[in-house]
Amino acid sequence: MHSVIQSAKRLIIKVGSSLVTNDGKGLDSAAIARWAEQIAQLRQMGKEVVLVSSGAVAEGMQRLGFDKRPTGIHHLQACAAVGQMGLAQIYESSFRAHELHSAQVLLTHADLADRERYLNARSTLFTLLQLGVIPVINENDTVVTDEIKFGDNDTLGALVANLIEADALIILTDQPGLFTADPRKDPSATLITDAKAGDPALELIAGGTGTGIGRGGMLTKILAAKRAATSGAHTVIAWGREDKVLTRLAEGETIGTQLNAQTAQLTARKQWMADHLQTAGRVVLDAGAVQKLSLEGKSLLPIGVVEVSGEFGRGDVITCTDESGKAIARGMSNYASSDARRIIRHSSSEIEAILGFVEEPELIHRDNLVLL
Ligand SMILES: Nc1ncnc2c1ncn2[C@@H]1O[C@H](COP(=O)(O)OP(=O)(O)O)[C@@H](O)[C@H]1O
Ligand SMILES: N[C@@H](CCC(=O)OP(=O)(O)O)C(=O)O
Repeated sequence: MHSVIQSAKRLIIKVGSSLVTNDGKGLDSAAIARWAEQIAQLRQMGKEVVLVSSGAVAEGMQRLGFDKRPTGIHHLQACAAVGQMGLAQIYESSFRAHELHSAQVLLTHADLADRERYLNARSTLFTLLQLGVIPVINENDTVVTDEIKFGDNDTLGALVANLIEADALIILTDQPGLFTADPRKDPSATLITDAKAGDPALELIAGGTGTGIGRGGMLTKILAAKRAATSGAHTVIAWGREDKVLTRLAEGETIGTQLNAQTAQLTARKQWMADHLQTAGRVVLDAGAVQKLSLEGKSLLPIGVVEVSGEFGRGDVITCTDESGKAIARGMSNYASSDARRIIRHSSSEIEAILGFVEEPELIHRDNLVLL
């Protein structure tokens, strides 16, 4: 068996609090430098990498002199804000040592549930990747409280994997992988090397966190793998201090626990759109555009649209019909209906002059389009 990471082109790597902060003793700059070096090698192998890093609360606690996790939510938020400065600083200098730029991206689950913010975050991340930058993501703990209580960057990693259609999610933690029981409590527990993502049996063996530093434990990692699999991403859970763990995985070695997605990536996304029966609006396509979509598998450009009906926002799923009214496709619109009405029948190069901004050259990108 080869690691799924070998063929993965776009990867999310999530590192947990206890790893990043050396069990709460302060940022582990040597470990972070090793991951940065390996990520630089992954980029040279042609992979795109997004990092999701926890550790802000743990580092902030250390900096502010709290010896145990404060119970007050606003104290936790204050710790996160202080600690995030340390995280940003250390990632920036570690990646700079390999002539890579890094970017700080703070997100909440609510941002990704909102269609417009979802598309904006997606476009920004794609642009950063195209520019060769390593995005470093954490929760925006200043503006939310639920997430800090449950502290769940495993879920955030999976949401980001869905957001940018990553091929795989690597969760680095303080254990060699998923065991048949919590190895801190049951010394006879053995490592599970591979399983199906979403297998309900896995949820029964995953316990809570074993440390006072991490929050999610194994259960959130199992649920994250299930969620990542809905967009076709495989998950690997491995020990973050394993020698050259990332490059060895990328070379095909199997390390830790591999949780395999059962549905192919594009199929999963298109299935989601095909299941979206309630669409917010419709666009009528001229014969040329119908041909491009149906026979050539191309994106929908504004020039091929003759009419827009209904009210929809950027990111809403809309129906595409031919001039006789027959539905031929469904897809996610890059423009709100009010903007779409202004740019139809125009070439994409005119969008900026008409609207004053350009989201994307396509009204619906082919990856966000499903033929009926
Ligand atoms: N079945 C299991 N296999 C491995 N670890 C488990 C299992 N059940 C619970 N755990 C606990 O989950 C912990 C990892 O979760 P957590 O502390 O939240 O890490 P992180 O900070 O990396 O997210 C392990 O240290 C371990 O004690
Ligand atoms: N935003 C928080 C995330 C906490 C968290 O999810 O921790 P972990 O379970 O170690 O991934 C922080 O940076 O401290």
